[in-house]
Amino acid sequence: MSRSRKGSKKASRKSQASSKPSANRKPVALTAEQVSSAIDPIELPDAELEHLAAAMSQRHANVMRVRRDRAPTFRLQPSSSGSDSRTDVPWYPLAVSIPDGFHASRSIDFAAGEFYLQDAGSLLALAAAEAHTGSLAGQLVCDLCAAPGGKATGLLEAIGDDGFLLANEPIRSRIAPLAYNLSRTGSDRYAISCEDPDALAEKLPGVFDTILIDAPCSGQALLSRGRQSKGAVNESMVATNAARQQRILAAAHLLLRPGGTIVYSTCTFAVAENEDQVDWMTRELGMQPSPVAALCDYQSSLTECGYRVWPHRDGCAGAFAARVKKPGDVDASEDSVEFVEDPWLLRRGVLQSEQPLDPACDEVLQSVLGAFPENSTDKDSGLLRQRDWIAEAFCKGAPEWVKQAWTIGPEVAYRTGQTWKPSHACALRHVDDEFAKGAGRIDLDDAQAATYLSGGTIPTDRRGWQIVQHLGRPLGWVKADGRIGKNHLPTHARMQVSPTNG
Ligand SMILES: C[S@@+](CC[C@H](N)C(=O)[O-])C[C@H]1O[C@@H](n2cnc3c(N)ncnc32)[C@H](O)[C@@H]1O
Repeated sequence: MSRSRKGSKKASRKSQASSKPSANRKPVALTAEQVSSAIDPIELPDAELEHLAAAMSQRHANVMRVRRDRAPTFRLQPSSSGSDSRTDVPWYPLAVSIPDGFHASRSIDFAAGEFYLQDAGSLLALAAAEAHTGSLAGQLVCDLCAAPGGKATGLLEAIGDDGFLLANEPIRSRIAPLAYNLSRTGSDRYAISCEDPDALAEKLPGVFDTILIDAPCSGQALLSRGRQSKGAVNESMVATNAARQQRILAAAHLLLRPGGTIVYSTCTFAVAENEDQVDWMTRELGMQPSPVAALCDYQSSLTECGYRVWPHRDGCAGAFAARVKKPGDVDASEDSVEFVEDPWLLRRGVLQSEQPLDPACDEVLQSVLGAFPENSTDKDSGLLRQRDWIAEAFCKGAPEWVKQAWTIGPEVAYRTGQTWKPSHACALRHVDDEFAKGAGRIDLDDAQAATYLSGGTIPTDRRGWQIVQHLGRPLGWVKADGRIGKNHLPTHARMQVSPTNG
């Protein structure tokens, strides 16, 4: 097995763990005075400051952000879980709270990608981007600080079948969980880059319609999860973060096309990292405030286009989000985007390294993706690539610029030893006219799905690579020999389904 694959497993395991409340970390408590100076110059009555200080050291349960394409029919399986799928996060209608007694992260629904688990505060940024309304459909979107992908997955769902997401994360060790989480959406309309924002802006100036900057910050809202120390409220920590945020925002401004939108968010309370950054964008970058009418109940007293949710008022860890626009006409530059139109470019082809596709890889791809046309010749400009024994393939209509900024794409196959196997991400990918046509599909009932998710085999008289699915939702691969299907679920995706869930 290649080194990169080992690395990705380790990192992906971490990402699963981080989506659950961190039970072994102790919350860090602040006094009302410390809180007051952290949020200065925002003034709150003394009694409210006490409440805020207490709520900042209290753990808030995650909520389930329901996958957008499934939201209209979302109902937890099995039906005994008791959820009526109501909206529980006032600022984000696609989220529901976890019903009592339901072990969300140990459910078949979770494995099937039905929802993403996150703090309700994280959803403020998606609300500011209006990711739940359909207004991002078809857009070119960049998530500039994307790992581990809590918001990027929401953006990917929001751009639909015609948009494209570049999820950028400069810290390489954080890329694997990001890739895993993006693949869980079933969409292939993304690429991942690993660039410093300045370097990315040099490669892709003026490209994006919308950019999310969920900035690295002092993380004061993470105190309750024990994921930040008291140092989070130190002035020097806040100042260092504010300076870095400004550099990222300046790069984002260059990446944005005229008329495009920046959504800026943090999980901290310090004004220097929040409202002051909005002020700086309007003064120094010429950005215009772009208020979000639906968030008026959460408007910051210091800026017309910035919003806050608070631990003591809103039952979450707390967050800030703001929306600004670049002056200009968004339609004016639309024609400058070139798209890859030939879907076969995405199935065949080579590779930045100019090496031909390994025939063994080709064979697996043909067996799981379907037959290729005999006369497919366009290998040189293809967007299918072998990288460190991993093959990736982009969707039809990926923008041409992807070739300049692409570090990781949607994975379709990988090699262990001398054998090529289809990737987990490839099983989860939406089925379209061309994709995953060659693979058979086996329907599993609840008990079989639980066995499969824990690593067990599946009885079947089929042969070859098969995608197993539960209620039509793909869970992963088995390789069948006419008697059983051997489990090919990656270790990091395995789980013991909780018996109390049904
Ligand atoms: C708050 S986290 C993003 C969380 C993510 N948006 C989500 O919802 O899961 C900030 C991310 O920014 C990354 N980062 C650190 N320095 C950065 C820089 N100079 N430019 C862009 N991103 C940076 C961090 O590695 C981290 O993954």
